Amino acid sequence: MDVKGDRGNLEKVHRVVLVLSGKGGVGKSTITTELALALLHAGKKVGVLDVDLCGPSIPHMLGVSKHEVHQCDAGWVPVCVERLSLMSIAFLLDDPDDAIVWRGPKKTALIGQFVSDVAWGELDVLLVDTPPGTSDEHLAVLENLKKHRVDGAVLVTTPQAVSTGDVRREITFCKKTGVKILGIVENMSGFVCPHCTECTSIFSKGGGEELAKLTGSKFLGSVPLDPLLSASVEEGRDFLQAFPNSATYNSIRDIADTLLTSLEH
Ligand SMILES: Nc1ncnc2c1ncn2[C@@H]1O[C@H](COP(=O)(O)OP(=O)(O)OP(=O)(O)O)[C@@H](O)[C@H]1O
Repeated sequence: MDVKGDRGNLEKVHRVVLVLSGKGGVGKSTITTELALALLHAGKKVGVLDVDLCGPSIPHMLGVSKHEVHQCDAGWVPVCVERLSLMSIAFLLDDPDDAIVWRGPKKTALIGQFVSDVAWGELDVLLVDTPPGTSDEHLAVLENLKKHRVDGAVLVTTPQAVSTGDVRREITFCKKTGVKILGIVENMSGFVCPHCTECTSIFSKGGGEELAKLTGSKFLGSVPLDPLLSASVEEGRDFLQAFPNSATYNSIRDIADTLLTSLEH
């Protein structure tokens, strides 16, 4: 008997969403983490698959970097953070700070295993955090996920033109590979003063929204550069639980709500 069913371990995963960014450091993993927590607080069953093999930062951001994963008959058992399930390459390394110096085929094989061999159980949404850019890893993720289903991608950019130019390439990648673009998130959009909580546009603003208009994609919303958010992810604390009255909290919750609505249609 095939205990995993036709769609394997993703049989009971209702929605699969990729999180992409054109370049590194724009806050893709931070946005993935906060979206996952926002969906969790909205009562959803959420999983996160961290396939950013060279920079797996989500276990640290969720405060579980010292955890180990175990095997069961159906595959790897993801690490649970509250009710959130997480699988990351970081859990398989002896030293999470070790650099992964692997050639493409080895990375591709591991991604294949990641996609098919994690015992997720029932999930409303699985967020897949990918490496920056468009690489062999992305194609491997898609090839493996497409045996199941990909509901779409969320693209993360900073407001500056150089980042949005990179996201334009991600958009082309999605179009060529047939992945629906669920929307664009503009991260680090203005700076929240830790003293007076006023938000100032220290760099340009609105690049993500502009890009969404230009490319006919949905704009999911913007998240400011907030020192309290970076401190929370650095310390592995749930920002949404710690600062529920902040403007940053509201912006993340609104993005999560808009994403859920997009996924329902
Ligand atoms: N909105 C924000 N406010 C404050 N700090 C942020 C915000 N977004 C991201 N950061 C900080 O920026 C740094 C980079 O974020 P993150 O690791 O999420 O980027 P990334 O795009 O996933 O990078 P890479 O793909 O290269 O791993 C982190 O230190 C994170 O705390």
